[in-house]
Amino acid sequence: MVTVRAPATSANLGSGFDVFGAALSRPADVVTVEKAAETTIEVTGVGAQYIPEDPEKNTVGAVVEALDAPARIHIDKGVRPASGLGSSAASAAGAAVALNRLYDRGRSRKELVPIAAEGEAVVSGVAHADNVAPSILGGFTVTTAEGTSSVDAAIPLVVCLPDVAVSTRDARRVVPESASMEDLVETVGNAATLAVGMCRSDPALVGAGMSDPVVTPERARLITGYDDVRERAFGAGATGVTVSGAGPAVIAACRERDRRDVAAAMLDGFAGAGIEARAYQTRIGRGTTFLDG
Ligand SMILES: Nc1ncnc2c1ncn2[C@@H]1O[C@H](COP(=O)(O)OP(=O)(O)OP(=O)(O)O)[C@@H](O)[C@H]1O
Ligand SMILES: N[C@@H](CCO)C(=O)O
Repeated sequence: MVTVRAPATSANLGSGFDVFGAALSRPADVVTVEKAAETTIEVTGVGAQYIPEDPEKNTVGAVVEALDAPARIHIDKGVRPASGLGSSAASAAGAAVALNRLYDRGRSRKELVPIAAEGEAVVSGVAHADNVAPSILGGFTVTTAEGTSSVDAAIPLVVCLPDVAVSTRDARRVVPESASMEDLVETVGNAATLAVGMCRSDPALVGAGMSDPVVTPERARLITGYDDVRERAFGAGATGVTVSGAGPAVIAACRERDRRDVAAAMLDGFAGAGIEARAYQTRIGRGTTFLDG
């Protein structure tokens, strides 16, 4: 039996649509796998009632297929589904790392990224790897068609998750099909600033690079209260605020000393819109870890 802890992640970070990702120190899924003749999946924890246990429909089923590793799988969800916190990816990432060890498949962490991404295709129609990469590797990740680069970064974060669901599939429908040259230049500048900030563990630079003029404004419209949450977070000291993944979670970068105030301000913003929310005071963290030595 193998048990792993697979972290939540935040994709895009504003300027890095479908490219940037970050592992969060909390929350996380716990995935346990045991060899079996046929694959069965049991799901418990946050939002378990919305998650299919049929291997054809659960993200871990595609990982079992890719590694040819049938197993009895238990997923204890700490990451709520349809959150923008890489819920479906955390399970797939955890399953990939755990099954690789259980069956001694010998794949490196980087080789497991495209395998886990197959699970994302099951739920969103696209095998995007920007959530599974940080959940497997940890840190800040840059994923392109050529592979993933990662760097550890010490950046305090707040993610505020409103009590509403937005599916990635729906949120991809509002993404514009094209962008102007002006928007392209602004996005490249922001993305480069953010990447330098990650390499220097500098919350001011990371925050300055977290905005995007193309995708985020469209997605923000799907999140009631977003503008107020953003404004209040900046008022409490956030250095940058954007939609986490496909939403509805909102993510803020900040300095350690401001993290508690930023979390309270974001909760107030959603409360003002009549929406209950939960705030996680978190940071960029490690990738999937083994819990059983
Ligand atoms: N193991 C799993 N964990 C969570 N959701 C799963 C899993 N397997 C299948 N799903 C389905 O995936 C959907 C949630 O995935 P979706 O990509 O929309 O949200 P997310 O992973 O929280 O968001 P994001 O990718 O924006 O961070 C739900 O419909 C859920 O039933
Ligand atoms: N990059 C993907 C991540 C979804 O979690 C998107 O924004 O649609």
